[in-house]
Amino acid sequence: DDDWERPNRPSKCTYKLNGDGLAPQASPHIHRDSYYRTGSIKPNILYCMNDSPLIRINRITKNDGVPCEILAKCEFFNPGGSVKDRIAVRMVEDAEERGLIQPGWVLIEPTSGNTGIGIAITCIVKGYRCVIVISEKMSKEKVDIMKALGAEIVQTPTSVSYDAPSSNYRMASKLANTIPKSHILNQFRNASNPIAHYDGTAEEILNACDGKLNMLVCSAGTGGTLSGIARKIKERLPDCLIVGVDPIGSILATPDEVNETSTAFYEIEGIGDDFLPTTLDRKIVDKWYKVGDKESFIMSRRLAREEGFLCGGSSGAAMYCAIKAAKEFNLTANMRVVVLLPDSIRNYMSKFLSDEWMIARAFLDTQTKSHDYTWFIIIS
Ligand SMILES: N[C@@H](CCSC[C@H](N)C(=O)O)C(=O)O
Repeated sequence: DDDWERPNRPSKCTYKLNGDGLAPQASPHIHRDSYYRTGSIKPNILYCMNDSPLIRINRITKNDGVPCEILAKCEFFNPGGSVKDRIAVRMVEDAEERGLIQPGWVLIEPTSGNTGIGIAITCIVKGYRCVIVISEKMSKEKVDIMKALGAEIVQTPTSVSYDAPSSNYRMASKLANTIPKSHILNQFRNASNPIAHYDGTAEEILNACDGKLNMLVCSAGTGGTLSGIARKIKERLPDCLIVGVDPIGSILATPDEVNETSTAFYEIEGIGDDFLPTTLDRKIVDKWYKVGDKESFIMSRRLAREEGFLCGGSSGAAMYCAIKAAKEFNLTANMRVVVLLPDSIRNYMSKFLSDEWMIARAFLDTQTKSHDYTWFIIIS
């Protein structure tokens, strides 16, 4: 953990992290009003990294017999295709304000891709060089997008623990210690990550819901999205249930016993981990659900087929758990759930969108290939 603290460059961060969670103080610059103004000409692409739509789920709730309203916070509408755009711009601007970086410097980040895409876009607009350290597990689509954005890519092996010398976290540290004028934003420890959601995403949800919200369902990777949104919601609506989503194979959920198959390989990208990031406040979650690859990818495909949503595997995981939680907590017709859908299907064209990829992993059988429906229409 301490590997992140570079003695020659002490942090000027004024936000304090509480070991297992965020300290209560909010950002000193809570509202960048111009970022949140709608209907205006945007000075650059960074001003579009917010204000995602909240869209009602219609067919999946009906088909699965869920009486309550489920609203999806559709983060795949962000310019980089994910919720991570929000933290990318916030971490960079907070670091600039603290005098930690200035244009021309090199920003290095260990990432499963989406934060990297957001940082690469931010680097273009602001004039930084971008070096991304990413595990080979992650999709070629994400790597190609970051290359298109001018990022330099360092790939690390898939099956190594976070503290192994060849992990992307350690590799990022090594690079930072050799590249002059470089800085790791470090989404896993950076308070600007959850605070971006405390100030932004949570406000958007609460404004749209006008005080009516019974349950929030959100997956965790760094935990910044879940912790930042949940903290603001609990302050305003203390009775709102917070549901966390963690893949089978990860260790983020509580109680620890639910992580019995910890550190097994899972295919879902961008959520879960084999260590507890400082940006995750596990205690703010009322109930965690563990979720597997197959049900997540099948639900992602259903989101496309039944709702017209083109989103990624972690969105399927969150939606699957939202349906499960709505049933288990007996949410009735007058109740409301918000589920956060983190990223776009664009990242996974060669993965769960491909029937061959799904069949090879036994996530799909040949009887239920996605194109069968088309053939059925042609034949009949
Ligand atoms: N280890 C996880 C990802 C951790 S969260 C990182 C974040 N989503 C990003 O975009 O960098 C995994 O296995 O995907």
